[in-house]
Amino acid sequence: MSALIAQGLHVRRGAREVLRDVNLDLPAGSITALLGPNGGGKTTLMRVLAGILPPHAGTLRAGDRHAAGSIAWRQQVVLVPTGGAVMTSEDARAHFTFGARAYPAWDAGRALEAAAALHVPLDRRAGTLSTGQRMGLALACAFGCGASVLLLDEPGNGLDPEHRDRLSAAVATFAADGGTVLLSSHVLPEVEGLADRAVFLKAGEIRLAADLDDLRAASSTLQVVLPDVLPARALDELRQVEGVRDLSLEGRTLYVHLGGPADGVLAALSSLRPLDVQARPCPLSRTYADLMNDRGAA
Ligand SMILES: Nc1ncnc2c1ncn2[C@@H]1O[C@H](COP(=O)(O)OP(=O)(O)OP(=O)(O)O)[C@@H](O)[C@H]1O
Repeated sequence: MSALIAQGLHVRRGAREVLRDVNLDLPAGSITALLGPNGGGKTTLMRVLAGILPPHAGTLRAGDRHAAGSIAWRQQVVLVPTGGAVMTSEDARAHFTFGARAYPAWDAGRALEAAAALHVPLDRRAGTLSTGQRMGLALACAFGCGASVLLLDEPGNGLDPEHRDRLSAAVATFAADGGTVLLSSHVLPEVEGLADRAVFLKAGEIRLAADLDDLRAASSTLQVVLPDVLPARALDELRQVEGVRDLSLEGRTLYVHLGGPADGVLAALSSLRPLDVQARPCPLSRTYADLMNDRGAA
């Protein structure tokens, strides 16, 4: 079931189109990573989904609920911007009191739980908190507000490694309870362990939206230890084998990046009498690099 569907979104900033025909489907209970280079349009997309920035074209639907931008929409689809938006002259308790008034489904227990997990001091004005503590407070409010969809814009920014782990645990629990998360990040290994889907956005266009399991299954890297250093001609021949996306050689170890089944390249390699062949799933960073450099990916 979809928690949020966007169709044909276009956004212009001045003369520039910064989102182009963006279609997005966030399944309920899923964690989707929103990935892409600086300036690719991630924050803009999140602001549109949150109902803060009206698109120039396109539609948004969240279940059978409310017009995008309405108060009811904003109570259900909540954005935590980079750095966290907090009331600098108020402490955490005042934020929670405000949350209880503004959000009909406010869950005080969940907000306090998240604040404790993220080590947010409850009695200090938000303006005096550190970057990470401020982000923790913004996240505690988001987890407490009873929204069905959370849009987290680089939520790990400013958090130390321990707090990043706690944030990941809180996000995973939110999704396991049926909540839906769209999370932008530039830290790919972290996202890889947390998200179940990824959307790659570059220059305002979605280049790929896929389940991470499907991406892992669709591409892999073979690590091949050869008895001798491979001549350049043999390397060129391997490059032509169907399914081979890229090759690199480090001494006698050959790395073959595959975008499909390994059968063809294994057959081609057999004449080289490899000493060892190991297949590893392709890391997300590789798919990211391929897509962002227009080399194509699974
Ligand atoms: N208020 C604005 N006025 C004009 N252009 C803007 C405005 N906000 C964003 N842009 C432009 O829109 C494009 C997308 O910006 P956006 O902030 O959405 O990117 P991003 O993917 O979130 O980047 P980052 O990873 O650096 O946070 C950029 O070229 C940016 O310069």
